[in-house]
Amino acid sequence: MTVQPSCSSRSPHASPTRNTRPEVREQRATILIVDDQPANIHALAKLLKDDYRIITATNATKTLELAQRDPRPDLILLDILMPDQDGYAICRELKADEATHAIPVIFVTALDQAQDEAKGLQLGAADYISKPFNPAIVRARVNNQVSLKLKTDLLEKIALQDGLTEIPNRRYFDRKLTQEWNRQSRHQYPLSLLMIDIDHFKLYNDHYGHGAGDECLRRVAQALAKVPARAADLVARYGGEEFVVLLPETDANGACEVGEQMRAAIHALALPHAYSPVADHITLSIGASMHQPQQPVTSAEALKQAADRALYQAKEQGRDRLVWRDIDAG
Ligand SMILES: Nc1nc2c(ncn2[C@@H]2O[C@H](COP(=O)(O)OP(=O)(O)OP(=O)(O)O)[C@@H](O)[C@H]2O)c(=O)[nH]1
Repeated sequence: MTVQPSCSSRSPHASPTRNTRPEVREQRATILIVDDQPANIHALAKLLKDDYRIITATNATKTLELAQRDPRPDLILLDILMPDQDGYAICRELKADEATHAIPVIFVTALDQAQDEAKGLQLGAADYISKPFNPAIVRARVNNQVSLKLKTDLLEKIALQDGLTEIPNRRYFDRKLTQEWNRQSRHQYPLSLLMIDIDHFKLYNDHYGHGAGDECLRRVAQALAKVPARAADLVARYGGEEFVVLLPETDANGACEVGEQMRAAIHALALPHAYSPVADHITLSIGASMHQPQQPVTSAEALKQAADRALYQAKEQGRDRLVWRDIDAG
């Protein structure tokens, strides 16, 4: 069944931040110092505050909360002997959580036996510093770990961004789709997906040349990426002249509204396509679908397939349009 939900507004979670992207932050690196003794925190903070942004925690709960909150720390200096939950247990939790496992941890502790250090490193800590510490050595070790972390972030950003259009690539999209699928299953909210294809792009390439085709892809990508309003929305290049949009906490009406805004944005760009049988400028076909909490749990793959089938129908029905399709339409 093909239905066309009306385009009314989305549920009210609007955020001023635009379009989730693989990001490397420009400002100073952040270090989270964890110790139950404020005097110890103070000593480390004094040592590092000129070069880094410092945040602090004195217990496990606060540590995990700060580690998961954006902007996430680039390094955690972690005491081991603490009253509620020791540093080893905190490190284990950090390393088990997808959101925090990449944050390097340095244990800074009074425990100075070889087996204590071995245990910390086996848990995934990047380094181990025994107290009393030498300030110059602490600075150097912190600096080494932060440099490594920033380089890793940069490589990750390159690996997850499309080189031509500078928006997230398919690998990043697939990762986010899995994350959002798991999150919506836990929190029971609708998850919508748009598959977008530029109409008659082969004819564009054939007549204007591949360089002009590349420029067209860049301009379309940048215009699409500007449309969604919420931080969790994601516009990615799926491959070739195909784009994909992931809209968490967005129902059918909201998804159609975003899709129509995207079609309107590309119409407004008015990129000439004299050889298109559809219009004298570049147009889009869009397939849309949604999974909602009341539906029997299917799979993220089924959501993608439904949007893809809807896109196929949009092409069949004459292009330059959005077609909605239910996820379980089969
Ligand atoms: N310039 C450029 N062209 C690309 C790129 N990736 C894919 N293409 C071209 O996109 C075109 C896609 O053609 P088709 O899949 O036949 O689709 P279409 O011509 O848009 O036709 P419909 O989708 O049916 O409207 C091919 O000519 C590809 O070479 C790219 O990175 N740069």
